[in-house]
Amino acid sequence: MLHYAADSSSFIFPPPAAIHLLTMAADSISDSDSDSSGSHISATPPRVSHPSHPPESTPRVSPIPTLKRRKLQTRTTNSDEPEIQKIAAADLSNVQGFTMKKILKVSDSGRSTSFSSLVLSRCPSFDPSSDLSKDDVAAPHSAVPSDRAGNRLNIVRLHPNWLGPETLSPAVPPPPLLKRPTGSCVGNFVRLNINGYGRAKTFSYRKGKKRTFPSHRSRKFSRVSDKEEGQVEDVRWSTKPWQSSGCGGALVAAAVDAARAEPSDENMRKLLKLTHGYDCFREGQLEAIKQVVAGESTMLVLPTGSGKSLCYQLPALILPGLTLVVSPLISLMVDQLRQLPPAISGGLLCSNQTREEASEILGQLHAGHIKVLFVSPERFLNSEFLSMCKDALSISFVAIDEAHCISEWSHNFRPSYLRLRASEFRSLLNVQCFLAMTATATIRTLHDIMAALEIPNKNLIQAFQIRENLQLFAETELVCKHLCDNNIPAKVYHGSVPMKERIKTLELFLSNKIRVVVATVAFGMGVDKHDVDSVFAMVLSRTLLFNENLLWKLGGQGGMVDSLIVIFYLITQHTISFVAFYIDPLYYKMLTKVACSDGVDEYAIGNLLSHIFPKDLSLNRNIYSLIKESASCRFDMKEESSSVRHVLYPNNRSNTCNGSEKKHGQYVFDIPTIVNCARTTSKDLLDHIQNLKSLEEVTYDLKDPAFCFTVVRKPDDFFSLATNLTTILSEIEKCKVQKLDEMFEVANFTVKECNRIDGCSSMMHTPCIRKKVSEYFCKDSNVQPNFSSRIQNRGRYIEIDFPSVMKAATSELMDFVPKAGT
Ligand SMILES: Nc1ncnc2c1ncn2[C@@H]1O[C@H](COP(=O)(O)OP(=O)(O)OP(=O)(O)O)[C@@H](O)[C@H]1O
Repeated sequence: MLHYAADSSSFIFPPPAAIHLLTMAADSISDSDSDSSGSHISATPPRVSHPSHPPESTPRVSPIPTLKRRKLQTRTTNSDEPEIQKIAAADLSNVQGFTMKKILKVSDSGRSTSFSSLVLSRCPSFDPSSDLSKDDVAAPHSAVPSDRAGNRLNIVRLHPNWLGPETLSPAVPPPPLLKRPTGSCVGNFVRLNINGYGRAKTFSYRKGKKRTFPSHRSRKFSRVSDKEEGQVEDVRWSTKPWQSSGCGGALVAAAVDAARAEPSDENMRKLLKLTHGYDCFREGQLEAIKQVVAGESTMLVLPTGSGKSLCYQLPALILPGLTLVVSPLISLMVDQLRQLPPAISGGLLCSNQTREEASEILGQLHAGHIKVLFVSPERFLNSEFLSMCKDALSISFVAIDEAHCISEWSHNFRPSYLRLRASEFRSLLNVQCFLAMTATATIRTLHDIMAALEIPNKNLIQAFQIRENLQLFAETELVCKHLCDNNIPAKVYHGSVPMKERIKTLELFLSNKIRVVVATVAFGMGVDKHDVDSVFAMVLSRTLLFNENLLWKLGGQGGMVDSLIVIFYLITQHTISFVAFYIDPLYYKMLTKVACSDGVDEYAIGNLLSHIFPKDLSLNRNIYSLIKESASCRFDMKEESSSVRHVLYPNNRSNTCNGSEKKHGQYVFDIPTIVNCARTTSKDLLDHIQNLKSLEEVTYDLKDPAFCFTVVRKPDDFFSLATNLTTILSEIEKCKVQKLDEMFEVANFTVKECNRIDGCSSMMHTPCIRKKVSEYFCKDSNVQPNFSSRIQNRGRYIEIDFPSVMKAATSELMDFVPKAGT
């Protein structure tokens, strides 16, 4: 029986003899402005009894009394309260406003009674990190709704409040039903929606295409929503089967055999022609392919769009086993999967797949039907996936896309990439060969990547090219409002815009329904639109490497060196017609401060540690959770600075969970609470809910990104632990500040110190900027970057304040973009 105290919004999940589901109206749901766009609905953690008040998030006394306390963190403490519950309760308190609407009794399916026995039969060493991993935040998966030819294959319009299709594959024998892979799509909260719509059924495959048939319940919705602008589309591109085209297939097979027997240039070229239709390799490709085929780990640095994918595609075809491609974003994976040539079968595993979809992929992997598998770095937390790879699959090599994410010195460091280490891969997967690929990396970044993957120096292949376009990003809201006020329809796109709205904006932009998007770097990765003629960059960047990929993808211009010298430019018909550099020392100071504020002091760390390890903590292997957003407020650590993550997951076994949308009539509970009360595992809990879903009793969403953890050992010495962690975090902070300094140095030199002997003039500083950028990239190295000569060097360089930059940029934009109705 499920207890629910309506006034306190808390419940206790019972031993699972019979399960009652509550539907509630969540009156107090508020919109989230976070990436996850998850609502703020939450339920309470396990309580001793039924509390009559909403749970309080009471902080504890720091175990480090001598540390200086921050003003912001001054709180009352209550050391009498059971500490463990407070951890779990910390962020689960905002459920006021629910009203109970009805209680449904779900028929006991037999599975529900087996909850306890399931637990007992499970491995007691349950690792929450493997179960509660986030596969990717990322760019909206609808970012690439069509392939380059404009085909919109295998795209299913879904009801936005609905997860998990009942996928059937009449053309492919159903794979053995495998367990839901741990780590896939597990949120901290599950929201059951008893009134949810049914989900479209996707049937696959007939001649490589999927057809979508709306389920009975969703038919009505689909008809309506088809006309909705910006409807979220779910790209059902989880596999791309090998397409043998008669004797063409036989020719490819023969060419593969030949290249395998003798990996000569000639054989490689023949294979390239047959599989991709190209006559010759581009710079760096052949060398990289031959190295990988020879089993040598390789570091490949080629500019964006130069054909890095080919360097894993051909070896994948030639080598006998499976190739794993690690990619940071789902949209990138989808794009890469789509671009595999017909001769190479591919699949992807990502967090937003359902159990059926993941099972289908796993079945195909077992059957050897997949040659290239795209996965996120978080997938390597998934013990089931790892043991399957090790025991049942032979992996030829692992290709790591956007490998710069490994390095804290890179422009796009991702903690989850830190676990991509040769030693780990060797022991976990029996893999010896790695191909690291990136378009941009400084010497320091390269060093980090090659060290992590144990790539010998001689195996570095680098066709260096710095593009010179310059980019800023803007105070988007302001600019957008200004444009709209002046009759130019525009939308903003930045990290604080809820994901659903971002997806909608992206779709409108990609389908040319809106012409202006005022965006930050959040718009960058994963966007592939080739008919953008004009890009206005209007803000300062924090690093020389700032999002080089963006402008390349938007119209093939390439972007580079936005900076503290701020660059403001206009590209028309692929020609830069206006460039202005501005320098703003005040803004530099501001950015430096922001970078510093990413760090945390020892007191904050101590505060967090005292919550993780309360005095009366018993090592009971319970799962606790800290919702990211509230954790960062509570401990005064910026969410994006990853500090909490570093503390909780010193080995960077980070976990976050997917967000969800605001809906009424739903029942919300947190996974750790139920798991702990029922002494089960989150996997079994989710299996159970899936089961209910398959009985069409519920639909559910996962929401509220959270850090989930179990405490395996108490630290012996809080002081030294806090000190060590602080040191690590301040190193990261130092990197950021140093990058800013480098940036400012270039800016300052350009504007104030350039002696104008290298072709610079009072208003023209491209030569000296090039020189500085080369120096930046080539520190400690003899590599000389090539510069393309696309830029029309017209511009002016003056020292000016940032508001003026914005004003100037905005008025340029206003002149350029036609107003609505004109
Ligand atoms: N040898 C070649 N000859 C002609 N075109 C090629 C060759 N190799 C790759 N291409 C094409 O170049 C385009 C870009 O390739 P790809 O997407 O692999 O680039 P990339 O370096 O991975 O880019 P990114 O950094 O954006 O991921 C693709 O359309 C690909 O088919």
